[in-house]
Amino acid sequence: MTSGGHGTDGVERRGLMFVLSSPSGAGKTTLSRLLIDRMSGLKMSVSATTRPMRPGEVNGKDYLFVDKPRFEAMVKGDELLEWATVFDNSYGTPRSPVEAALSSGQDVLFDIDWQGTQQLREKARADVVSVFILPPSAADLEKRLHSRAQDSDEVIRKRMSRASHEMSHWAEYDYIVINHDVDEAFAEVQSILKAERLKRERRIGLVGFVRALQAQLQG
Ligand SMILES: Nc1nc2c(ncn2[C@@H]2O[C@H](COP(=O)(O)OP(=O)(O)O)[C@@H](O)[C@H]2O)c(=O)[nH]1
Ligand SMILES: Nc1ncnc2c1ncn2[C@@H]1O[C@H](COP(=O)(O)OP(=O)(O)O)[C@@H](O)[C@H]1O
Repeated sequence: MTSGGHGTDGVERRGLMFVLSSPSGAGKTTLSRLLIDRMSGLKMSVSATTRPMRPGEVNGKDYLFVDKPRFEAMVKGDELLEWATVFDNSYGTPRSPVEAALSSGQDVLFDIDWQGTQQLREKARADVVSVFILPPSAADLEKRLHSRAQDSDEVIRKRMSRASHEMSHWAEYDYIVINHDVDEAFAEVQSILKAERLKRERRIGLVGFVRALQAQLQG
């Protein structure tokens, strides 16, 4: 699915699909925004959803807010790379922006649930790097859901009661980050991305680079 871009050291590299998942309120959105702001060569995948827009959300930036018939048409038309039902709403990843970003050499960041992560892994195992974010405690998770002040008490109750089920998928992920402090959690997630970008098998330009180095040494 991916073709090459260039790493910061100029060696051609396969793009990767960087996935953050967590129970609602653990901090994925916060960490995703920091990553997009502070890491170059990383593009956010904007999901389509049938859930209502929250105050402050921007259509086309936070999500593509669509109605149910439009979402169904996207599924039927094979426009989604993966999709799932979460909290009674449908969420899915539009395929073409992801393919365009990867083929222009960018990495893509996904804020998707465990069901979507499984589907991406089935499609492109070698290119998927997945991180599960855990809250430090249930009390912190509830506090964060309330402090976000964007969902009703009823919605928050639903999200809290789903948290344990969401969390049961932690062991399917490559990395686990506990989000005590935002700056520390961000530094950890950033380190994962930096290290994964250096993985030998992704650096498709290394053979040529090393041959050129050897030629210089012999010449
Ligand atoms: N499979 C899948 N899950 C998604 C997608 N977009 C968002 N989600 C997940 O849907 C869940 C609910 O998201 P949202 O309503 O924004 O609530 P939040 O997680 O509390 O911010 C989260 O677990 C997201 O990671 C998507 O395109 N595909
Ligand atoms: N380490 C943290 N300490 C305290 N509050 C946090 C931390 N990380 C995120 N938050 C806050 O918790 C709330 C939920 O975070 P958010 O990133 O929206 O979670 P998610 O996208 O996983 O649902 C937000 O109000 C956010 O500012």
